[in-house]
Amino acid sequence: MILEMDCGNSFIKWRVLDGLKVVGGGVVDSGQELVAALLASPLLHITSCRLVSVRSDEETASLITVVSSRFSVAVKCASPAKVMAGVTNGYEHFERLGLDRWLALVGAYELSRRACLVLDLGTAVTADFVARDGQHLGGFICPGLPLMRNQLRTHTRRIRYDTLSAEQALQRNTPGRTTVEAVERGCLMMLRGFVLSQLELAGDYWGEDYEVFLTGGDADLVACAVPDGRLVKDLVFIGLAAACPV
Ligand SMILES: Nc1ncnc2c1ncn2[C@@H]1O[C@H](COP(=O)(O)OP(=O)(O)O)[C@@H](O)[C@H]1O
Ligand SMILES: CC(C)(COP(=O)(O)O)[C@@H](O)C(=O)NCCC(=O)O
Ligand SMILES: [K+]
Repeated sequence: MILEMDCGNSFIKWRVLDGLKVVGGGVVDSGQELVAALLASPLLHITSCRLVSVRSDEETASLITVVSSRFSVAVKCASPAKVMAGVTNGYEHFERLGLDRWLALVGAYELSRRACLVLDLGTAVTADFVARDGQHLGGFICPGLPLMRNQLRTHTRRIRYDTLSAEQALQRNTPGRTTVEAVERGCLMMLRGFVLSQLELAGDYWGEDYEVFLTGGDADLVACAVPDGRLVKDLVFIGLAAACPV
């Protein structure tokens, strides 16, 4: 069984594949928590491992050590590439494009083989444009929902609320009548506005002839703004399989 990990700035997403079948998975804060989750699932027998990380080299190395020593497996790590699986990296310095963005757009192009717009909503929100011939045109980065709300909380005196009321506030999108509603709904509208701007730009490039992919922990929150979008939570893992075949 293959253990796959996507180490973002906030969370580690993981899953276990038995052949093509997903037999386990979850979202954890740390390598220790991942090891604990795996040990608590005796039916999962890890024989190899691959990962992508946007964390520092030190953090990534220590995660690799934790996993490889606990399960005695070699860990393959995705690395930057100029060209992969028919996609050409569009950054001036290809190695500086976030690896999660790179793998998500490689995964999207593999699924569609058409022009695509890839939106990844996590700690940061990213948009990437890939033309029909596989040329990556570049993209955009802005703060994601957790960063937006934390900036308001830490740089104002009177915006304070708890996580539970934040979740409840997002159940409707009428103008907020409490601070938590006003902030949560306001930040969500910023995200949806960002998404709509990306759709407009994609339309300018490609008319209707493109596909939109949504991924990342907060993708569900903007899915209603993209009726024809494909919500593919494991997009990075699809690219990871191309980057690190076993
Ligand atoms: N099961 C979950 N655990 C943690 N966060 C989640 C979960 N489901 C959705 N989220 C949302 O996902 C966001 C983080 O997205 P993610 O793509 O994991 O970020 P990153 O890749 O930057 O670590 C959080 O803001 C949170 O709102
Ligand atoms: C843009 C990101 C911070 C997104 O990270 P995430 O929200 O997935 O944790 C990450 O892809 C990154 O560090 N990129 C390097 C800078 C760049 O892509 O230009
Ligand atoms: K992201």
